[in-house]
Amino acid sequence: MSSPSSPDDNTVKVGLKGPTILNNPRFNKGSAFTRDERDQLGLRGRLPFAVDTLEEQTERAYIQYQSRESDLLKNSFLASLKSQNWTLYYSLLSKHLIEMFPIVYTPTEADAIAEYSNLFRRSEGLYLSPPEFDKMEEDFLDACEGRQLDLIVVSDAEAILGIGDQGSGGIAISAAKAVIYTLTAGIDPAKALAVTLDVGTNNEKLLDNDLYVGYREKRVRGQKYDDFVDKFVGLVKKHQPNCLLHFEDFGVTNAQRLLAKYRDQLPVFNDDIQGTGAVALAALQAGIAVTKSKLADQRIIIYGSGSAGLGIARQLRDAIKLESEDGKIDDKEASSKFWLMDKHGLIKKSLEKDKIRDEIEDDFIRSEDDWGSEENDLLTVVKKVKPTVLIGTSTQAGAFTEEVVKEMSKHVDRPIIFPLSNPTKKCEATPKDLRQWSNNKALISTGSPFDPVDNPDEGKKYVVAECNNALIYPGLGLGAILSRSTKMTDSMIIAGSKRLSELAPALTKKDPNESLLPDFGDAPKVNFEIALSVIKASTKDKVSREDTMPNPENEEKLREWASRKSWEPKYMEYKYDPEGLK
Ligand SMILES: NC(=O)c1ccc[n+]([C@@H]2O[C@H](COP(=O)([O-])OP(=O)(O)OC[C@H]3O[C@@H](n4cnc5c(N)ncnc54)[C@H](O)[C@@H]3O)[C@@H](O)[C@H]2O)c1
Ligand SMILES: O=C(O)C[C@H](O)C(=O)O
Ligand SMILES: [Mn+2]
Repeated sequence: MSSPSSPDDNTVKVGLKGPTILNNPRFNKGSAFTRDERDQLGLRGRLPFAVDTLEEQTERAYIQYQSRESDLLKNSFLASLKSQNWTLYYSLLSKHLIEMFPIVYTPTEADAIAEYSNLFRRSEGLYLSPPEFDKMEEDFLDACEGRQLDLIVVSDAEAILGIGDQGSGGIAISAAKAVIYTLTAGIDPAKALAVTLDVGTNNEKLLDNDLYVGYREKRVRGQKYDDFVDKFVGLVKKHQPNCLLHFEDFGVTNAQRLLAKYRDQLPVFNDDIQGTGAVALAALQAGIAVTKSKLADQRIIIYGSGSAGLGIARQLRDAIKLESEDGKIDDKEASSKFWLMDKHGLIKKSLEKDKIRDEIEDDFIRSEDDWGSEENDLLTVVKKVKPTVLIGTSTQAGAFTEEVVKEMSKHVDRPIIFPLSNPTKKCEATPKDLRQWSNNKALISTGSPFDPVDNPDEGKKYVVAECNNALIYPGLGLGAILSRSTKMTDSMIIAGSKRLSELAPALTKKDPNESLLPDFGDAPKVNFEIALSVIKASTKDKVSREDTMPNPENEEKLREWASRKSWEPKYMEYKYDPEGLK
């Protein structure tokens, strides 16, 4: 819970009483307030007589959760629990991690976001809109409640997962990403803030919905948009200089631009670009270890070259360069291993200029000599390229067809296929189909969770890795937060990705039917390991500012220090003090 008065003391002074403490999810214990606390805090008649333990409350909440029939109703139940009692909420989620991850996060959260205005009951986090530009500082400070924060997650909701522009519903992706930080990286929820930059929406369905709760205008663009974002980032720099600023689900052009603009100014991280690049690299490293090949020997098609696709391409390209120890592989050669595709097909020089986004580096654009005006649909490209790796970040369900997969399988023994688009309904192909069409040879990872697939050849199921950035961003963030890094450097991200791939069951168990990434049930342990590697890289890069941190060379001390910092859902004993925490 909140920081105790002394390290060996379980007590904390609180300055709230009666209904205000019951209505404060950070401090509320509900039926678990002790007799003494009820006396001190004016709660006696406000609570039923029995005093529950957290375990009993967790059990009751689980029974209530199970009685909700659909995933969306379960999601609403948990959102409501979160607004009442954080300790109980996180206790329940930690106890049923695997079961509840897909409910509070991908894929169910996507449905909750699409229905945000219709389901709206209670606000959370910070909503910023252009008409209140002049009051942004006041609103920002109010949301920080006088605390030094560790984490801010911000979205402008232009490209939410694969479901596009969701206007003010964007607050819910920021909040969901923050929940995962707490759940899997022990970030204190009182030190995290979810923000939406509600700059309008171009989603006609939302604009036409009488119940829409957001700023009902078309998206603000150009200088006005830049000024708005700049003012917000300026406030983070000014008032929360130690905080990690996590960008989520911005539209592709803004995502790239804003990352480049701010990444040297403060600890900024773009999850869709950097987190996705890092998790995909980890899964691919495990995949090529199974196929006993090298990264530099791959021919890689990236299908969908937006934030995620480009982020992955860049991360893999940099890893190929690093892999060539003698530095023989330069940018150009490393880029030649990639065929990037987008909604106009293969990205090649002969496409009209407006069909190639500015941020795509020249080296990634295929030349006239190779491609001319040839057809450039996926099947044609697969026929010609004979890829070893096919990655989907296109939001196009079903794009990896039977024909495409069969064609790919003709030329490579173990095709590596990662349909990463979320939520589940946007996935480029299901693992079951991919295995069937490839004669059970494909090595697969997906963006949303899928059950293991029957594997007739081996008498053992094939375990599908969930290649979702949630397996790495909490660890990358935790590493940056604990080391109080001035920025998130490329080496910190690569170190985290490398650590993640070492933990892949396909490698640790030396079994190709095992997953290319650790299970989400192990996400807390895995993200902790990632964080340690990130901290080490941050000291090497000399960006770490935390003086209380032990020398990272002393692994045991570092582990002990880092684990002591972790927030856990447990109740503290309260003493009333008007000057206490509020
Ligand atoms: N697994 C993960 O961790 C993870 C992380 C980030 C994004 N994603 C998923 O990846 C998808 C893309 O996300 P994003 O943030 O990059 O969005 P984005 O809008 O930046 O990119 C999507 C890209 O797909 C392209 N596209 C659209 N139709 C296409 C078609 N028919 N053929 C080829 N390309 C096409 C678009 O032109 C665009 O460049 C989403 O579904 C998202 O959920 C997954
Ligand atoms: O949100 C997710 O599940 C992963 C990713 O950030 C996405 O945008 O799809
Ligand atoms: Mn995202």
